Amino acid sequence: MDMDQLKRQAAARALEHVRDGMKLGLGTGSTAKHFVELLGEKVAGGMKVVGVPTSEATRAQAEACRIPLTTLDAIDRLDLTVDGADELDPALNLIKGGGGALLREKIVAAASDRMIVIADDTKWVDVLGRFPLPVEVIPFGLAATQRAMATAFAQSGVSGQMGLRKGRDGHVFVTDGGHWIVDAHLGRITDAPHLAGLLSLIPGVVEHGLFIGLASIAVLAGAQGIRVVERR
Ligand SMILES: O=C(CO)[C@H](O)[C@H](O)COP(=O)(O)O
Repeated sequence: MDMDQLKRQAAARALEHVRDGMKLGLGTGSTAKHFVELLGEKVAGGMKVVGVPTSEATRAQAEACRIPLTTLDAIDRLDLTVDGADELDPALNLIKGGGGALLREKIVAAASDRMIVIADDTKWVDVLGRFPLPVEVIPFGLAATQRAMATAFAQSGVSGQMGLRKGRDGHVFVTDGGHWIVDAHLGRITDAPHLAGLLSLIPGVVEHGLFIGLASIAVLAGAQGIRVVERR
């Protein structure tokens, strides 16, 4: 089974948690894309749900699938968000933002009663940090923000190269919110909650890709089958 089939399997298992009438956060990325597609089939079959997309890409896909959409201004809370991740650890802390949608993803996850992470099992790690940590920043004062980030990394016992993300066209990647992303190659983030707190204090940092205590369940698809992990 190839990676894409594994992602679809994880998405299909997460779909079993969706009930008629739910308000759903719709994630971003190649795994979440399967979930949106499968949800679209349910909606076509008569299921009544409403979704909040976490990116313009997901909005376009959900609209094409005819999934009714709303906004976080129009509703109070979401019942469930289903989203992918770049890495997840045994505490179900995550690195997200490889697709550049981390800001809306975190806003939506934080407004949800539950978040289910769907992934192939290569994303599972003992310690976060092998995947470069995406940090969404304001373009103004980039160098100052990066210096403050380096201090936060040192205070958290990590270090590594930082790179401004570029798009496929070679230009600086711009997020849906009009910001830039700095990818930090840290290797092993031994105290992710501590680093998350420090990064959140930096004025030029809009949001970072450490999702601490937000995921309640992970559905991991691998060659041996599906593994479901619940946060303790
Ligand atoms: O955080 C994300 C986008 O900002 C994605 O969820 C993450 O990058 C995983 O993507 P994929 O399912 O394509 O591996």
